[in-house]
Amino acid sequence: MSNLRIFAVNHKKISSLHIDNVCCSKIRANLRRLKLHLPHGRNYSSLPGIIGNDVKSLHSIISPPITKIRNIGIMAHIDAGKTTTTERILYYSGYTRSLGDVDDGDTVTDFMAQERERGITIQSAAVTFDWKGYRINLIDTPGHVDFTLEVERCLRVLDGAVAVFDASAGVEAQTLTVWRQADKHKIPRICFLNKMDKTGASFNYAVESIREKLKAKPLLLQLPIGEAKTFKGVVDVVNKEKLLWNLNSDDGKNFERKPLLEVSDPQLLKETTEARNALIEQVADLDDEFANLVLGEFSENFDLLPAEKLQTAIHRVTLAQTAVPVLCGSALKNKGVQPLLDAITMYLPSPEERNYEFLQWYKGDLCALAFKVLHDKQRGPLVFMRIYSGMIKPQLAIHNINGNCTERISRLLLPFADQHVEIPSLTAGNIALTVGLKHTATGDTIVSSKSSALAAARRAERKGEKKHRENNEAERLLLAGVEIPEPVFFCTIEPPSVAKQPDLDHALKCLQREDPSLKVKLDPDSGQALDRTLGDKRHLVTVELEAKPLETSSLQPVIDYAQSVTQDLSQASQEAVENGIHSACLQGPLLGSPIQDVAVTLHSLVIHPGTSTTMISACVSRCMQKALKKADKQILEPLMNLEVTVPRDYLSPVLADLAQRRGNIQEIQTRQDNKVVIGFVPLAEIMGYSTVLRTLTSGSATFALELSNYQAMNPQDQSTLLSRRSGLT
Ligand SMILES: Nc1nc2c(ncn2[C@@H]2O[C@H](COP(=O)(O)OP(=O)(O)OP(=O)(O)O)[C@@H](O)[C@H]2O)c(=O)[nH]1
Repeated sequence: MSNLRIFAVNHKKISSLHIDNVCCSKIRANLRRLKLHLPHGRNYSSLPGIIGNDVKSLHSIISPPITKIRNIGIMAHIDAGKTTTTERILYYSGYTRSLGDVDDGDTVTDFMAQERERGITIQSAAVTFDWKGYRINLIDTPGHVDFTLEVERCLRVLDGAVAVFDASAGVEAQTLTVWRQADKHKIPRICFLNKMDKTGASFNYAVESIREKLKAKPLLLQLPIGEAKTFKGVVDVVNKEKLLWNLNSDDGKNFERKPLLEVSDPQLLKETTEARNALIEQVADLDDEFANLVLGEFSENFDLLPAEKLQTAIHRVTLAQTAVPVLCGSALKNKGVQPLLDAITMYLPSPEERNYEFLQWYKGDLCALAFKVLHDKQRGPLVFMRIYSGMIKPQLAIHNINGNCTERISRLLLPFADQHVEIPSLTAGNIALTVGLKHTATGDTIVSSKSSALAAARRAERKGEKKHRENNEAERLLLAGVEIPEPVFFCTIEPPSVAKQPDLDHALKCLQREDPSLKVKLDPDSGQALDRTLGDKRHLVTVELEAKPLETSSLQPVIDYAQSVTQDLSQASQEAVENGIHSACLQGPLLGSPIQDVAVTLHSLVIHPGTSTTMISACVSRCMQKALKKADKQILEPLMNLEVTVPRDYLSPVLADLAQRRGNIQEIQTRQDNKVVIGFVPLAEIMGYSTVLRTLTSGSATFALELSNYQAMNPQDQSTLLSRRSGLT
């Protein structure tokens, strides 16, 4: 209750705030809820910025000006320290009251039980917090190579990103992958060289690897004071100040910021002045406006150049992605995280600084992207949305373009890891967490109504962009979607009993909404009956059909009817026949995999009066299965398109390895200092490739895989596979 009292006192002081009583009582109710659900012994401040004396924060939580919003993500190689850095960020911003520790499985963003168990971040959690009057929506992206699609999904909704590096390792393999993904989505970045306290940490080495491996231009905004065991703080190059963390304060909250002086720090001052001059020259090279300023007024003495002018120019250069600001610290040892937060607000763009082309079509109407769906036991599906334009409120009806359906948002929450605070509205630029949307799936575009979508489509059409004209109406309106690759791994699941079928269906539906790369197909039980009496009814079907190979490739069986059959075939019976053929083709006789490239001709069909369509399907399916059993068959295996980007020096071992994997190289391109190997490889040969490639190339290569098609296995491989399957070898 003490929290509520403090809130009430503060609330009296807020004269300019437009929050109605409903909202206040909702927040109070949430505070109560938050207090009751303190997870795992962690301490959470119920609503930081409200509880306490920072009244202004409450206003910014309800409706921050768009210029003060930063939608950012943290991206990195596995184990570089994203989670630890996020924890520190949340702690210093006041969202948590104690420091979480990944090694104890006790962090806010790694909230899924499985993540705790495995100690890696699988699903992104969006967290909202305030820092010095800015609202930061932070999305913790996974760093593991297997979850690249998840990273890509999150990157699309970011306006900026922090790339975290292990300062002892520099640029690692996964950083390369996510860096290229961020390039693809044109996301401005800043770099944080973490683990400066670690044995082997080297600022210069890490900076060099950013230059060499990422081909990026690092802007050194800080220099470390000490390295590895001696690391104790950083120099702010822009302001020529030293930031030292108080050794007596182990949570790193307190640190002192002092100007560098000739008397006390002559050497450090000299190095910093040199670094600042180099920085000014570097930025001037990249930004004409700044170059004019420097050459005009400050060419004689760079020391006179105000820090704000340099910061504004760095912001522009970061936005243009012609260079990346570099900072350093040690998240674990609580050093350097607050300046990182300052840099996020100072250098990364606000939503309105990003040039989202489609915004002009909506003219302020709602346009949002559902980028994540989570299922909460109590609240049902929770949909994380990035609002690009317009506003979202509880009870608002929205139109889902992808699903072509209209549904209602019941509540709007502020995402705070697994704790959420209810709020009355959210405007463009924000990340919203909505409750009540039952049909929206990850990747769907949300607008206010179908007519608003059509109006936007017309505007897009008038704009006359060729690429939009070519697509159909709905597609034109969709925000650039994440390409969902075709599935290559299949499994069959069935409930332990018929009673559990609805639960299984529900679980699969939920999973599909969360992860569109999961595709579920129903394999209808084809039944066993040919001639069967059910109750007092006799079901009898006689069918004669022929299955033969199809010349052209087709995933579905091509069905043909003899003329005598079509004469008296009803629509319902024809559907039943086709269902039967399709269902038989879903499970081939060799491995139970789907059959493709098959043509079926139905020569005769005799249906006893009163036979149900289910029985017709079952009979045709059985007949088809028998035909397939007798036919010659060939196993097809998934063939993947493979693209490996590898530095020249490592090309030979990569090619030699691919040859052993039955790889078929089509082309080798040159991209800067890298070679890009493009070809095909059977999926069976590429399992565990990321580890092998990392070893072969000292972590310098990256690769992308996607299903190309299915190709026939050679007879020897096929018989080995079949023997293995039947347990003979
Ligand atoms: N020495 C040192 N270790 C750190 C630092 N930051 C993180 N670590 C350690 O590095 C390991 C990985 O840290 P995480 O924060 O889980 O890294 P992550 O990048 O989130 O990892 P994933 O969730 O698996 O992608 C843990 O054992 C941390 O304690 C640091 O600044 N210095």
